[in-house]
Amino acid sequence: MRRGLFITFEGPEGAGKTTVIRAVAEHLRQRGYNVVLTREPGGTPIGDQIRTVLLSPDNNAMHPETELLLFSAARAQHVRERILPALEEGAIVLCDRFADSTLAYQGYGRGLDLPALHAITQFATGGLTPDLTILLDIDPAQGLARRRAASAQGAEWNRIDNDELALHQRVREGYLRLAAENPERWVVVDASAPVDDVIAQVIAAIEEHLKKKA
Ligand SMILES: Nc1ncnc2c1ncn2[C@@H]1O[C@H](COP(=O)(O)OP(=O)(O)OP(=O)(O)O)[C@@H](O)[C@H]1O
Ligand SMILES: Cc1cn([C@H]2C[C@H](O)[C@@H](COP(=O)(O)O)O2)c(=O)[nH]c1=O
Repeated sequence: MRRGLFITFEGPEGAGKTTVIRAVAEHLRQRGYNVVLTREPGGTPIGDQIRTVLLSPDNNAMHPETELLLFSAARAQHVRERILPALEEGAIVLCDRFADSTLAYQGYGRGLDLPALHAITQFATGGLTPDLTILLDIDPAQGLARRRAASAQGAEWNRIDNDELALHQRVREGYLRLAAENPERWVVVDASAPVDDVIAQVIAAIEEHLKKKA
């Protein structure tokens, strides 16, 4: 029986997901919630190993189909080992990327067949769908500029950051389409705003959701 709340954060590179999730986790913990913070690809020891293979800039010979299956394998492990047990304990699970990243990047970005992606994703997640998804929307050029500046200070710069700007633009358009198709689940926030404003908007959206659920 699932009792917790599953909130996912999506967006193009450098939108600020990591920054915002940390602030949201702190806010919710201060309100007394049990919060589990996790990410994809990753979130488990096996997922972290798959993440290294997926994102190493040395692996630029990787085919889109291989990429899809590796993201999905990491997700299958993540759902069963980490997310479902936390939800069963009643936690609020905050996840930095989930299955919508596959639709946006491997689907809209790389052009893989969307019905096939839905079927593979359904298999990997066992049908788990987020209760709420926050899209931090940003022009990819601006997001990548943030990432470049952060990587000059030691942050990761990965294989997909290296992809052409046109791919990142298709990813952004894909996200906006997914959000428009399912407005009950998605909240779109302008991530080009100052970071404190972005955090305040995201917290307001989550508080609104919690109020509706109460
Ligand atoms: N609203 C903002 N305004 C300006 N800079 C920001 C804002 N949000 C985040 N940043 C900065 O942009 C960089 C990328 O932020 P962050 O790592 O949180 O993004 P991300 O969405 O997790 O990125 P990715 O998914 O590509 O790893 C960081 O240096 C962060 O401090
Ligand atoms: C889950 C997932 C992720 N991706 C891509 C998106 C990013 O380029 C990287 C993850 O890096 P981050 O700094 O942790 O955001 O992986 C993807 O293409 N497909 C997916 O399903």
